[in-house]
This record gives sequence, structure tokens and C-alpha cells, in this order.
Amino acid sequence: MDFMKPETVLNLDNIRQALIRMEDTIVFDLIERSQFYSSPSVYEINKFNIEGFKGSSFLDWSLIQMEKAHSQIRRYEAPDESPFFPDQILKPILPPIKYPKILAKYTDEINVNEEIKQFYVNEIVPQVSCKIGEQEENLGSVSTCDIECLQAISRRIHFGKFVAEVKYQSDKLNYIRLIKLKDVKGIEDSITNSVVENKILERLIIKGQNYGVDPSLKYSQNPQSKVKPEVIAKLYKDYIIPLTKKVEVDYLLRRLEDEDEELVKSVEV
Ligand SMILES: O=C(O)C(=O)C[C@]1(C(=O)O)C=C[C@@H](O)C=C1
Repeated sequence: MDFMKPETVLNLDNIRQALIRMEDTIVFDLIERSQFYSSPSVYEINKFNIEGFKGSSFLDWSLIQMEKAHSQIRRYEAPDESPFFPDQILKPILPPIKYPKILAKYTDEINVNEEIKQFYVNEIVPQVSCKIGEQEENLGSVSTCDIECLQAISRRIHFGKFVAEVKYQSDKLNYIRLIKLKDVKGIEDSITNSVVENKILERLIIKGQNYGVDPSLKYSQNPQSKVKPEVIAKLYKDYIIPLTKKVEVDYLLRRLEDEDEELVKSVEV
């Protein structure tokens, strides 16, 4: 898909292909994280005395520095990128890109990164790290690895906005009615496709089994998967897919803010 060509983005098959490709990134990033100890110091508030950063963790501090640098190279101008600290990012050094409008005007306000950070730290880290505890010399590596994981998961989850936009466009009158009724359950049901969800979970098990082992050991007695494939599938089932759906619902609930008023009025509820 090409963000300069909205028709390639607003296509459910293309979006689902992109989501499948993102599974690879996420699975590999989690495998990277599994080399390290859980490292609670990275997440503890005020663990290190960093000037001007009272109330933050070392991870937050690292993430802010990274987002400042990435914002200057235009990362957050792309419609598929959402910063964790939107009020801290800087103006790009490179000239702005004029992306055509694909999503509704309030898109940047739909941001679940705080929830992503919470489940990443509280659920993912303890389940994927090789050991509970820490190794002082690895704290920096842990935080850079965490940033990779968080950015990949955030991009995947916020892709829900594109899914929601396609679904809205393909069944506008029904969605306008559901949105006017504030029928959250109705919207949730209409965006849910259990067949697609089950396929994702099955595929993740296979990816975890294949990507997580040294290919030369694949047929040995004890190939030792680096992250248990079931753990990856369960993280998707319990957090990544539900949060993607939350993004879709949150996006749709506001969709009439960017719709023709006459059309909205004409839909009876
Ligand atoms: O592919 C879709 O239709 C989506 O809405 C995305 C997604 C997902 O998170 O992968 C979420 C909800 C659907 O039930 C199926 C899959």
C-alpha cells in the first residue's frame, strides 16, 4: 500500500496483508526481547535520577528521546504512526510531506498508546523475557528493544483506523445509524470477523514455531522455541486484537464529525 494513493490503503485485502506482514515484525521483536531478563528497573518510576524527568521511568525517558529524534525525521507525519508522547515531539527538519487525506480529521486524537504501554510492561515483558530479574549491563539494550516492540505493536493496533474507515465507507448508512444511536455493541459486532481472528491466532502459532527456533536445529530432539508460540498467540488474543477493535470503535464513534451534515440528518434511527 502507498499512503500517497488512498485507493491502495482503503482496501481491506491490502490492509489485512499489511497486518499479516506486521505479525512477522512483532514476532521477531518479541524473540529479540526474550534474550533479556525482565529488568524491572527499566519500568520503575524515578528509579534513576534523570534531571527534568521526575515521575517517569527509564523506558519513558528513552522513548521520549527516541520520539524527539524520530519526529524530526518525519516519522509522525505518516498516517500510520502514532507517538507515545504526542506533546513532546518536535517539528521535522525535513520539508513536510503532503499526504492525501485518508482518515477523518480527528485521527490523531485516537491514540491508545498509554494502554499499549501498560499491557506491554505488565503482561508481555514478564511472559516473554527469558528470566525474571535483571542484569545491570543490559538495561540500555532492554529499553531499545522495548521501544522496537512498542512501536511495532502500536503501529499494528492503530492500523485499526484504516480498517474502520474502509468498513465505514463500504456500509455508510448502517454505520451512520449505529453511530447516531451510540450503539457500541452494534458497532463492535459489525466490525468483528471471527474467522479472520482465528486465522491470525493459528498463523501466529506456526510463525512462533518457525521463527523462534534456529532453523538448523528444527529437526533435532529439542529445538527450544525462544518465545512460546502459545504466548504470542495469547497476547494477540487478549490484548492486540481487542485493542485494535477498540481503536476501530473509538474511531467510528466520532466518524460523523467528519461527515456531510445533510447525509447524517437524512438517516433515520
Ligand atoms: O481484519 C479486520 O476486519 C479487522 O477488523 C482487524 C481485526 C484484527 O485485529 O486483526 C480485528 C477485528 C476483526 O474481528 C478481525 C481482525
